[in-house]
Amino acid sequence: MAPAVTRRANALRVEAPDGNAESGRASLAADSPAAKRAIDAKDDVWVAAAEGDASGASAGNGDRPPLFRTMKVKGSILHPYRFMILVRLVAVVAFFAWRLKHKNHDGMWLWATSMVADVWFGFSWLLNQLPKLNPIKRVPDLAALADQCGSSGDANLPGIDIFVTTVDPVDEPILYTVNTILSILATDYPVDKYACYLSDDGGTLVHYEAMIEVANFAVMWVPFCRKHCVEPRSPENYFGMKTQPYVGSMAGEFMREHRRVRREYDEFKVRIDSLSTTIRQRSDAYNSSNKGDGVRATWMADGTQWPGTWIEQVENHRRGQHAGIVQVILSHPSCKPQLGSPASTDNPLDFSNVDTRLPMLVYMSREKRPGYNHQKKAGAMNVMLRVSALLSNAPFVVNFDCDHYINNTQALRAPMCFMLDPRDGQNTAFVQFPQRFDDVDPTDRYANHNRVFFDGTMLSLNGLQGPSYLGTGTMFRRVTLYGMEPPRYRAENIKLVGKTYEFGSSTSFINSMPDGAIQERSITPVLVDEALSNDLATLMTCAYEDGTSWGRDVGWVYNIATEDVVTGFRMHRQGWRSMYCSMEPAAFRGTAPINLTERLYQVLRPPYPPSRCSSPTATLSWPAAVSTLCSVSRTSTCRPTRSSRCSSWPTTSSPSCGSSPSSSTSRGRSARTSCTSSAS
Ligand SMILES: O=c1ccn([C@@H]2O[C@H](COP(=O)(O)OP(=O)(O)O[C@H]3O[C@H](CO)[C@@H](O)[C@H](O)[C@H]3O)[C@@H](O)[C@H]2O)c(=O)[nH]1
Ligand SMILES: [Mn+2]
Repeated sequence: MAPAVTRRANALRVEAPDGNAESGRASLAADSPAAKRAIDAKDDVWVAAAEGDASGASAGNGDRPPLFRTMKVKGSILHPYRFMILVRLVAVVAFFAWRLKHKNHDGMWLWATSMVADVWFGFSWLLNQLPKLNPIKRVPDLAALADQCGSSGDANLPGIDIFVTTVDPVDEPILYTVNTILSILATDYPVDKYACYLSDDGGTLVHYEAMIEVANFAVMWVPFCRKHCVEPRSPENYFGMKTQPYVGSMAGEFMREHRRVRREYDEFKVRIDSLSTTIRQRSDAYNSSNKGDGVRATWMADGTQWPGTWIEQVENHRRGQHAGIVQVILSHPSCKPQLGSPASTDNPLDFSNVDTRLPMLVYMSREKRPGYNHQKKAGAMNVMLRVSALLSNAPFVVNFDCDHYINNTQALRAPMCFMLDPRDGQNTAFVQFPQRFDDVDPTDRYANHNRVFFDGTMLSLNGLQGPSYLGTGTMFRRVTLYGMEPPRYRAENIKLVGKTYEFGSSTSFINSMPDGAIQERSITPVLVDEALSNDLATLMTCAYEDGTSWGRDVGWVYNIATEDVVTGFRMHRQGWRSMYCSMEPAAFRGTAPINLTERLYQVLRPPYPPSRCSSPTATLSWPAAVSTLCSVSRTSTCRPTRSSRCSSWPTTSSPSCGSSPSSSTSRGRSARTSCTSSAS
């Protein structure tokens, strides 16, 4: 696996975003007049819309300033476009009239069939045009958000739970996942105001031990990023940039510290690369010393058997059949800054003026049992929603896939401009970012950039009720995921009595719901004792959702290939609105499929991976399918496959990470709770 990981690491390197990282970085501040001018000059399409454009300005909040600016397309561009729509509409209607007048009496059934097809195309064309009559762009005002937080600085920002999903350390290379997590741990948001959860649907020890390595490396990486304003904070992408312009204020120390951190990162990568070998060797040693009573178990560094999937899979320890696991790898930090230590002879890094606290980090893997439909990502997200409710219960939830990382450190602040806006904030269910990708070939032959969709259709929908939920790079208001409707989302209005049939039998979870609705509430640390471990175990069982509304009216929607779009539709149907948030540099970036097989696999979505399904019945995922199919028809060559979906289960072996991250951080204890849940 090691060479494979290194190969993928090379694929992960990117150039500085948009060629000019420095100007991008300047615009990042978004509050500097120069940055605004730069954006406006580039944007000769958009002009400021009249104030009060966002409907629903609520009385009583009028004294708070708006937190975003609304832009509309310049009249000189929009009016001719609207006129063109009208001309086409007239042409379409005239065409139908002509068709009706000129029936083909020799082949009526043919005529009728083609008529039905034409009507359908005409109707879908019309549906597509209507939102385009008034595209709207909303620009978050980070300076206004900072002002609103007042003298207390960031203290008034609400809590966020960040959910990352992964399944397989080979199909979804573990190096992407660790970089994603590092970019989250180092992002610019108050460290005691957010928590990061990794859901591992494979239940592998490699992922868990990789998270321990991440926590260890973050002790150096996070303060380094904070001190030198490093951007982006995914180390692979940062060190992979051709130029790394310095924007911090300590250029003198930077070169020395940069060299050291880079060396540590290279060593970190080697450890990640060799995790599977290390785990295998350790397990072989334990097994041959007969510690496992003849069972060929997979062993953790502390000499206990891993409750998840084993290298040599056996009953109760195989993919699709194992206990639920929750491990709090970094516990919630204190609310006071903790400065690091000054440079010394063995430590050239001077963190004496830098806050070294790290946010909460949780590894989890839900219970899997044969006979249950685990509902892929949607199922994993719903379990994370419940587990996080007992551990941090932040009023906002951010979701992205393990191959997307935070590219702009303001990415968590920007959606708050929409969520906390005095005009329509309280009715906003989610804020969607466009998906941007690294590694796309210059001709974009597989339509990965999907510009028409991300920079056209979504901005058009933004002028109506809001964009669709696109599965990654999204911030939610937690209560909307509980199926609450906008008028009664306030804590005091949530009626919980007799809700067991909707939310399941856990009273701890149901009792957590009113708190999860209070956006002023910050995260409070919890003690993971036996009672809490039992509660968590219950929430992760396969049987928990039986007979409840999960997957239908509560949480992510089940039994559909594009659970994301449908979950967003459900919220819109309830009356919530959504907002589209596009920023420069891109808030999140992901890794795009770079060959035809992977791209088709993504957009056609067979219900089973190709390795397990000989004749997949494809389910079309809109809208990428159409643009890809148009685009791939121009394709003649493919680059080599980056990830093999047909690869066998990774051979795991043993890690050298005996030391818990807490031993190297000053802030203490790593609470480790293994919740071994029983089968239904
Ligand atoms: O059993 C599963 C299967 C998938 N995933 C995770 O779900 C995410 C998306 O799955 P993937 O197979 O990579 O789908 P993509 O086509 O790459 O994802 C796009 O399309 C999905 C469905 O529309 C959305 O959910 C995603 O967010 C969006 O990026 C990944 O992080 C996976 O690790 C799980 O957690 N458990
Ligand atoms: Mn993916």
